[in-house]
Amino acid sequence: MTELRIQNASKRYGSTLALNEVSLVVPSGSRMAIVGPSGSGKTSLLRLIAGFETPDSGLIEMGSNTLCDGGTFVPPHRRDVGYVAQEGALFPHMSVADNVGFGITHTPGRTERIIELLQQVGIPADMMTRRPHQLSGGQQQRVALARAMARSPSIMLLDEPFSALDAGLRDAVRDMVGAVLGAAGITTILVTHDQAEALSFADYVAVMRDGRLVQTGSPQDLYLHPADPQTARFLGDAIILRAVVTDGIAHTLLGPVAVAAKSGPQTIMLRPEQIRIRPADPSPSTRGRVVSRRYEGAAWRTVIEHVPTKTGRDDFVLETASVFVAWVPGSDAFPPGTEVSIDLVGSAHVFGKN
Ligand SMILES: Nc1ncnc2c1ncn2[C@@H]1O[C@H](COP(=O)(O)OP(=O)(O)OP(=O)(O)O)[C@@H](O)[C@H]1O
Repeated sequence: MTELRIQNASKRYGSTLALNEVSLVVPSGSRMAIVGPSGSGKTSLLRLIAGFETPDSGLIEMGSNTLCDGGTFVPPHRRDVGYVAQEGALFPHMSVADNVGFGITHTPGRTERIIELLQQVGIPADMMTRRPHQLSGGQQQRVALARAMARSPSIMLLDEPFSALDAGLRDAVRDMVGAVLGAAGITTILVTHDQAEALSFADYVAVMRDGRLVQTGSPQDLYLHPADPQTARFLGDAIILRAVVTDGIAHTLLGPVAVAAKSGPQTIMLRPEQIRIRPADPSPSTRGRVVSRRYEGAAWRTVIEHVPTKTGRDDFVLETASVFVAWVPGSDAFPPGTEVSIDLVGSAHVFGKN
């Protein structure tokens, strides 16, 4: 069990400031996902932790050891860190057993250790003599994990290891990797582009943008209480609205919704699952029209356009919020063109200080 601490780490490549004063604590035995748009600095951060790069400034500590500061630099092979890259990067000319055994010294019990590691990741012993090209993509990634675990690292770094796998396999391999690392108590950092993967895999999520860490928290906290609209959109569909708050109720283009905020003008966020639609009825209600929908099994991802009414207020419109997404149960039929009445459920998130 090992905690990782990064303090004010910066890294510049020529004119690009890839990491700008990044500070992060990954608690011992936890799983942290680092997400952010392309070029935001995720891989640079992972490479600093692995020791493949040196920070220009800042401090990295693992448990009671300093990995780097102004004067100290522990090289990668002394860091007690495992690394699994996007495509596994197995040695193509070596068998599965030799790949996994690469970092294990030739002592009695070595073969048993290789078999045990392969068993942990669900690879049967009769695949030991195969070469990587004789394995499926998912099997290759599992062997790569077994190889990274061979030296019993305290920290595992996963650099988009599931991104080359197709959707079904991806979920299964991710769950298996999470279970294996969790059972071994290994502190894990996963870099991913995929917000759904980050939210489902991790105990903590860190969001990066332009080399900075913009927010860290539990998946639920980040999804429901993002720091700013950009982070909100990055983590899923978000409906961002202007509101006027009175007595704990935000009045918005889409109707009233509860908020925990002081009275006055605010910017609020709803998630699509907070929108309920029903066939338009004659009573006064917020109205919309279905623009398009996509079937996703349990639910339709439904795009709705707000339909202004005489009593409505246009000044609540913020950016594209008059067109928004709702999740509609798969059994309900609201084809494009349907006029609907809209209700908001739960409470909205308020950006900024209240
Ligand atoms: N070795 C390098 N030389 C020059 N620039 C680099 C180098 N490595 C990274 N960069 C730059 O640093 C910035 C951050 O890159 P990094 O790979 O860390 O981002 P990322 O968030 O992992 O992106 P992606 O999701 O596309 O992999 C980018 O602008 C990138 O072009």
